[in-house]
Amino acid sequence: MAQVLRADWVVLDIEGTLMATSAVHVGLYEFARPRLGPWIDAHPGSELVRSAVARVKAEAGLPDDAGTDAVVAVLHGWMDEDRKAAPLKDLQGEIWQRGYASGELVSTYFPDVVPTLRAWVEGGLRLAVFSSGSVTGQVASFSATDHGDLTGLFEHHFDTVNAGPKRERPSYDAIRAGLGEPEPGAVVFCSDVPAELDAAAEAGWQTVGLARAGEPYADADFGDHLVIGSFDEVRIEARR
Ligand SMILES: CSCCC(=O)C(=O)COP(=O)(O)O
Ligand SMILES: [Mg+2]
Repeated sequence: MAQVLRADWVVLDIEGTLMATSAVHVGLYEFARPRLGPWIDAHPGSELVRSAVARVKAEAGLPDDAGTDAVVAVLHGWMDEDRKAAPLKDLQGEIWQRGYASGELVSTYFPDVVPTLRAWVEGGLRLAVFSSGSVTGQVASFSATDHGDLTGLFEHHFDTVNAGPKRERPSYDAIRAGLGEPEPGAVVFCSDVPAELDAAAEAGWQTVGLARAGEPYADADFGDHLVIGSFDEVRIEARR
């Protein structure tokens, strides 16, 4: 018997929740890896690129006059350790946006995801995304999927820049403000990472942990959070 939750909003993590971790770490990261240097060199006038490069140098302790190769070496190291650093995410997001627009990238989700999201929206729930991937990358990834363009399902997108770190409670308060201040208990956050769920619960949100078979957090301790192996194991219904 599926557990029933009632809410106005469902806020969704991407990696490990909607999309396999391998699709991000192999598919998307490996698409971005060889393109980072050429992208930086091809966009010297871009404010996003200038700012990202400056932040990489500052965070990595590189001198101001460090070249693209040194910056790319730092970025590759961050990808190897899956560091969700905002300047890396900004650059990846722009590269992925190009890849999705050209047809080189197409998003694929866990089989239960798209039918569930569509049913939730048809049932009156409102959806938003909170991911470490930049908003640009998020929107691009939903625009070209094996189920077509899914961008219309989501009313808001949040990342670590416009909301804050995913494991800290104030980020969830900021998101709730961005949603128009619904009651905290009227928002459900779905994620595969227990520490993210802890922060959302601290903010008063309902939480659903995704322990999907084969994913990095499948055997994690989810504490008191509701835990499911797929969205087929929960019913979330609109309160209205
Ligand atoms: C196309 S969005 C890419 C997702 C990404 O870059 C990432 O790091 C995912 O992290 P999440 O917070 O969704 O687990
Ligand atoms: Mg995740």
